Amino acid sequence: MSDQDLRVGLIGAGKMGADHARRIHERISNARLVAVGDPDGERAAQAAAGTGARAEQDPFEVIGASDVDALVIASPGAVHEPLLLAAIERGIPVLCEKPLTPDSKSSLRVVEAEEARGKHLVQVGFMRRFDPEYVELKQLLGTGDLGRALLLHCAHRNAETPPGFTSQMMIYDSVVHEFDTTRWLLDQEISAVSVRWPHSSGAAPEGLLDPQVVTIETTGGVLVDVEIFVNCGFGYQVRCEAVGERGTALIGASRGPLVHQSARWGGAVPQDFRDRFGAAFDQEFQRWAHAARRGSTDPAAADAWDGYAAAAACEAGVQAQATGQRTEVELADRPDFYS
Ligand SMILES: NC(=O)c1ccc[n+]([C@@H]2O[C@H](COP(=O)([O-])OP(=O)(O)OC[C@H]3O[C@@H](n4cnc5c(N)ncnc54)[C@H](O)[C@@H]3O)[C@@H](O)[C@H]2O)c1
Ligand SMILES: O[C@H]1[C@H](O)[C@@H](O)[C@H](O)[C@@H](O)[C@H]1O
Repeated sequence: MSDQDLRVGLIGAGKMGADHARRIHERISNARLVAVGDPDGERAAQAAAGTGARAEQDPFEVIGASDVDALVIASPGAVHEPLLLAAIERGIPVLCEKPLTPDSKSSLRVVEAEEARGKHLVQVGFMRRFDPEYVELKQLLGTGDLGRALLLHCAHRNAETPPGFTSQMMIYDSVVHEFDTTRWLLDQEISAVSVRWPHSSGAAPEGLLDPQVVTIETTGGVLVDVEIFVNCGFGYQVRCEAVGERGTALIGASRGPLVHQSARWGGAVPQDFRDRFGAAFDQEFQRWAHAARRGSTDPAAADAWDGYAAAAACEAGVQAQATGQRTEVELADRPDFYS
């Protein structure tokens, strides 16, 4: 710990926030946690315990505190907007967990507030941009060795859903990651979204359309299919196969050692995102801390505009799900500030 450390305030001390509190305390250099804010004071205290940070029940106390240089937001997406606007007004860098906000109008308000402040302060926690396999796939697509990209086949599987998880959330809470990775991998915008589904799995809670198949069209003519299956039972799996004119590349197929034992062979399947993307979260946080110490954001991360574009795609996806129709994505003009 040094006087030069970035002093971080954390908002939201649930599953993700508690994990980020440990991450900052144990693994991120040149950063230290100084305050944790959560209306659930007990959770705030639990996440702060052993880190040297204080616990607050009012998140705005954390944002306004003079000893907080930068902010991590890990509260539910529905409450991100006022927290982001307060941090932008104070002029401190923010790493906001996905989604930026749950709808495009509120995301655009965040974009406009940041542009008006005239400084890049917000980055969105699309951690796949820091996953070594995704980074390699993006580099491979960039070399042109696979030829022009034609298709992406994606599978996004969670072992099970928490109570209250809805069919719409499968789009704006889960497929939001594929909307971001599609834009990032291909450097193209999303033009339209369609959603279909088979009969639901017997393991899905009553009323949940699980699995679903989301088809994404891009402005460059690439077609992306995403299987989103959030009660697959066996674990956490995120795969992506890129098909180009001259070859294919698959990531997320398997991890860890392939074990042969007792007349069987196999390996372990991660059980959740903390396991599968732990290294990506660490990298995302370390790079953010370095940038935030300079009062800035990491150019490798998703910015507020990326958060807005993903929110607009989610909106089209939720509408496509409700109407059964292919739905075009409506995007505002991208300000020069984000080019
Ligand atoms: N990048 C990823 O893979 C990933 C994974 C999981 C969750 N997330 C995101 O992280 C965020 C939190 O998700 P979670 O699973 O930890 O949720 P959670 O429900 O476990 O925790 C949310 C916490 O926020 C607190 N909270 C509620 N209202 C608040 C407010 N106004 N201000 C401050 N705190 C408030 C709650 O009391 C709770 O402790 C969400 O945006 C979610 O989408 C991202
Ligand atoms: O909030 C979580 C998180 O974003 C995970 O990375 C994703 O796999 C889940 O589907 C989603 O519910």
